[in-house]
Amino acid sequence: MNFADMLRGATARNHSLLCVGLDPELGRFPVAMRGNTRKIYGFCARIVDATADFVCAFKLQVACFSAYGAERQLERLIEYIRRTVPHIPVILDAKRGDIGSTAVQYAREAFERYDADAVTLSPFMGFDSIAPYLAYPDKGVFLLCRTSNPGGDDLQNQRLADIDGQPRLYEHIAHLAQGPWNRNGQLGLVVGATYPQEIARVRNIAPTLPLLIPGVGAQGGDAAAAVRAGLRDGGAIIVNSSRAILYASEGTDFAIAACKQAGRTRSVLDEAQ
Ligand SMILES: O=c1ccn([C@@H]2O[C@H](COP(=O)(O)O)[C@@H](O)[C@H]2O)c(=O)[nH]1
Repeated sequence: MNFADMLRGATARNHSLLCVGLDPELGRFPVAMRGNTRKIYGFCARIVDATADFVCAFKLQVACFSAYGAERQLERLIEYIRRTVPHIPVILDAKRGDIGSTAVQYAREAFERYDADAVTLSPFMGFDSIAPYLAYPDKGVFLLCRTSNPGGDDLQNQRLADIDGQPRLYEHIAHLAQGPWNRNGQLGLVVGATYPQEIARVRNIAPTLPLLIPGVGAQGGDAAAAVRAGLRDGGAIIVNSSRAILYASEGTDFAIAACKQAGRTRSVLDEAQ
């Protein structure tokens, strides 16, 4: 089954637009696990168990594993998701971007080593840096477009003077992803919940692409506004929340607290539809 079909199935089955982000930070772990690198897998697996009925996807942040030398735990966690909730798609948040020959290796890492269903990429180096990922026809590829951080303005909001209509860079990325770059229909876009007006602009340019929307919860983005701006018939959205769910409690009740927070967030997203 391809990524788009998997996402559609999980969204319908769990009545959910919510993606729980698995961003392990040792210093924020429950007190009994805090600072223990070997607990990364166990902590994340508990979160998966607690939230799987509330999500349309899980997003795993590569740096939060590799920074601790925990790539093997990342592999095991994806295997665990596959085994226990095989209908939930796995998005590897890697934000890769490199020349084609190196991108071949990054694509192999994402889709063969980790067996992710989709990956995030920076489009900065152009189409040939994206193409190797499109050689995996069942996989999804999300291009950074209008990111949730304030510094996203520095480049993404610049106007492109030599293109008709002088679009902003993020608008041009949306245009490329909806059209000429989307050769096999695998592309989606990352747009931050912190900028709902820009989500609406991206949606107008890219009516059918899935939008991965981080920035609710810890970053303060307006979840309901993001849904209103981004959700269309035939244009899916995946709204990510990581820290607000993972670290809802630092006690032994962390999984219960994560479950409650995921349920509340799903409801907010649901009511905005
Ligand atoms: O524009 C972007 C792109 C990616 N992210 C990632 O999403 C999560 C957000 O975590 P929270 O704890 O919910 O703030 C994290 O993995 C980021 O790397 C983003 O925030 N913004």
